[in-house]
Amino acid sequence: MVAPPDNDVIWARSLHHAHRGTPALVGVSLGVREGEILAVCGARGSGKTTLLRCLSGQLVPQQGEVWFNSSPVHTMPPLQRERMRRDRFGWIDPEPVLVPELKAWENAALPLLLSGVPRRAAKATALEWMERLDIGAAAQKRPHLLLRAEQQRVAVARALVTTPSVLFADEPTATLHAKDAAHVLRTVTTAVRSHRITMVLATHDPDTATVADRVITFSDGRRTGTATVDDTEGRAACSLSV
Ligand SMILES: Nc1ncnc2c1ncn2[C@@H]1O[C@H](COP(=O)(O)OP(=O)(O)OP(=O)(O)O)[C@@H](O)[C@H]1O
Repeated sequence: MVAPPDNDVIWARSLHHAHRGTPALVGVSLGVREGEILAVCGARGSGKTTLLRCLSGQLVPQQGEVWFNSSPVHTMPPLQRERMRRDRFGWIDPEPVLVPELKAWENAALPLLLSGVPRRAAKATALEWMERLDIGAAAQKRPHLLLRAEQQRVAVARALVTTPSVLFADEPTATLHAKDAAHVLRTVTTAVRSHRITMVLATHDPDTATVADRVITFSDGRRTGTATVDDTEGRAACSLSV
């Protein structure tokens, strides 16, 4: 095993993974630098979710290495991997999956409550994140009273409430209308940049990818390119792959 470069928070080498014979990752290598927003852009089914699940320790790749800082994730015992995920990573799904019986702030505070943070402190932290994400006014409501975009912002607050080192966002705005999607994306990226949180963003949408510092493109489980997003380069690179 070769240790990863020092300035990469996440580093993956030669990842291969297939789902019941369907190849999802074919020899993928990449590094994610501390504090950057990296977009993984590709068409539906190109392997983005599988990649994020491998990088975040949810799935152990069938071949290859994943490192978080100087720890090898691919060889970590399951309990240690779970702890790392809980303490250091945040995750946003395409659909907001909230606990219907809990108020919005309790949903946002859930990772803190589950790790034993006292209720009052967990509530204060959750409310701070909800304010940052423009969802503070909904704190006392239950999920069914919230619009889809509001529910997604509660899910974002839940992913950020532990101030993770790395936030993984899998198509976080794919199910929202364009205006709501832009708002959610803006609040997430502002929050991660102001807290120096590293973000890996999977998207099929070239416009969404332009919030990133760097875009890597994917097709049929393979990396097809990289671009720095300082103009329309990233959008163009992403368009080529979708
Ligand atoms: N649990 C599974 N069982 C079988 N095949 C799967 C499974 N998960 C993913 N696949 C297949 O693996 C390939 C990559 O899927 P993956 O979800 O990683 O891609 P994606 O780019 O995230 O797509 P999407 O945007 O639709 O989620 C696809 O061909 C998909 O059909």
